[in-house]
Amino acid sequence: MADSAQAQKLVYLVTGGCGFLGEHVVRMLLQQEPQLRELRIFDLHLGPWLEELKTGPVQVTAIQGDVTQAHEVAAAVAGAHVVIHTAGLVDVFGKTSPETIHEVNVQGTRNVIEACVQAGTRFLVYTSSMEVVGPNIKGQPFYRGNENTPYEAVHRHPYPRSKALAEQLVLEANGRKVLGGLPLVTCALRPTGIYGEGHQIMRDFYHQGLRLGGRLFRAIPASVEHGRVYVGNVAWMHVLVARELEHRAALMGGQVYFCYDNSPYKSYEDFNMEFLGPCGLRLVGTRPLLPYWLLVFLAALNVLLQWLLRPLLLYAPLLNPYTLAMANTTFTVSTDKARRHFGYEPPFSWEESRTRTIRWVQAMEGSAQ
Ligand SMILES: NC(=O)c1ccc[n+]([C@@H]2O[C@H](COP(=O)([O-])OP(=O)(O)OC[C@H]3O[C@@H](n4cnc5c(N)ncnc54)[C@H](O)[C@@H]3O)[C@@H](O)[C@H]2O)c1
Ligand SMILES: C[C@@H](CO)CCC[C@@H](C)[C@H]1CC[C@H]2[C@@H]3[C@H](O)C=C4C[C@@H](O)CC[C@]4(C)[C@H]3CC[C@]12C
Repeated sequence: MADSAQAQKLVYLVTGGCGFLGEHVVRMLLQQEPQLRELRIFDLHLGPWLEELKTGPVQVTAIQGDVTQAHEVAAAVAGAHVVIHTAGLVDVFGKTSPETIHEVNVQGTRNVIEACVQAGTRFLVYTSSMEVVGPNIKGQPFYRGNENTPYEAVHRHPYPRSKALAEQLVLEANGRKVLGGLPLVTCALRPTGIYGEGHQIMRDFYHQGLRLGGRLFRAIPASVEHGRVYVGNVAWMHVLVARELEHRAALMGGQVYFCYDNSPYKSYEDFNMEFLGPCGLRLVGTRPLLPYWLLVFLAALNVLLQWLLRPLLLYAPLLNPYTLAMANTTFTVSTDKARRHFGYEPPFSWEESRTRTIRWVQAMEGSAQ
């Protein structure tokens, strides 16, 4: 942390601050960053919950804006000391065009970097993704790997491709001279599948289970591990990195860190049942109920239906070839790089993360309880 003379002096900008992760980062900053003077929250869609934050000691400035618009980004960044760039288009279901995903995730990130350079903002934390690494299209397992584990990263899908390109831009920008002549310090955080309060896909599975009479049907073998990390821990890692970048620039600048905690290694479906089970849902089958070839067929059929129906409606089911490959390929991380480099320890234990997530599911309208 900077010395006490700097207390309450810093201006932070969080892009995508009204998203699932962004909201947790915003709330964590307000709770845990004593140097904060102003917190700017930049998002395409501002949430009504922002109003309640405006009564505290930190100035909270909500900015409705689009990262693809360079001038809007530049105006938001001007005068900020730190930028946490979480804004992104997360779409693996074919809801948006590849061009739009690229525009938001890659050009949007380029705009953020250029705005930092022009404004003299020195610290940039980027929310990357595990998908920058994999799973790859060959379905090769990444078993408890770390930041140095060799893995053939091949991206065909627009979302991981855009995240990989954006991450590369951020890392390459490390060391660029910003206005005033000092170097930009950047770093990329790679969460695995984030879960916790506000997780839309968990919500979707819950409602699907309710519609199916309290049951979900196993589609993925229990032996396939999928990495998951609690949103509060991911948010804390962002806050800590933002704070430590100044003091450990030589060590942390241009680095990537997986976001990790003590969440157990499980299959995607078994992991979800940790929360959905206590909320009254049941996962039917100890083994997948449908043969894999049939899932592949159904996933391909969904792509065809999406294409055929596109002129009439948006058909974007959870199952498609990409999501099937994601769920069906082991991808888990085991690393302590964040602890070694900047003293990260997950503030939320697995028990607490689980309890908080269960409470959130239970509070949802139409609970099975
Ligand atoms: N959810 C996960 O499991 C996960 C895992 C790894 C990485 N990530 C990354 O974390 C970040 C946040 O993801 P999330 O799950 O909170 O998604 P989210 O969709 O809930 O949040 C993204 C936010 O970005 C905003 N946004 C989108 N387009 C924008 C634009 N053009 N201009 C300004 N704001 C825009 C959205 O309005 C939203 O509030 C993303 O960069 C994503 O790639 C997410
Ligand atoms: C075959 C289905 C039977 O139940 C299960 C489909 C599950 C998929 C919808 C999800 C499996 C893995 C998820 C992704 C993963 O957790 C990591 C991600 C990285 C992040 O950057 C964005 C979200 C996501 C792509 C996430 C999306 C949903 C899955 C593909």
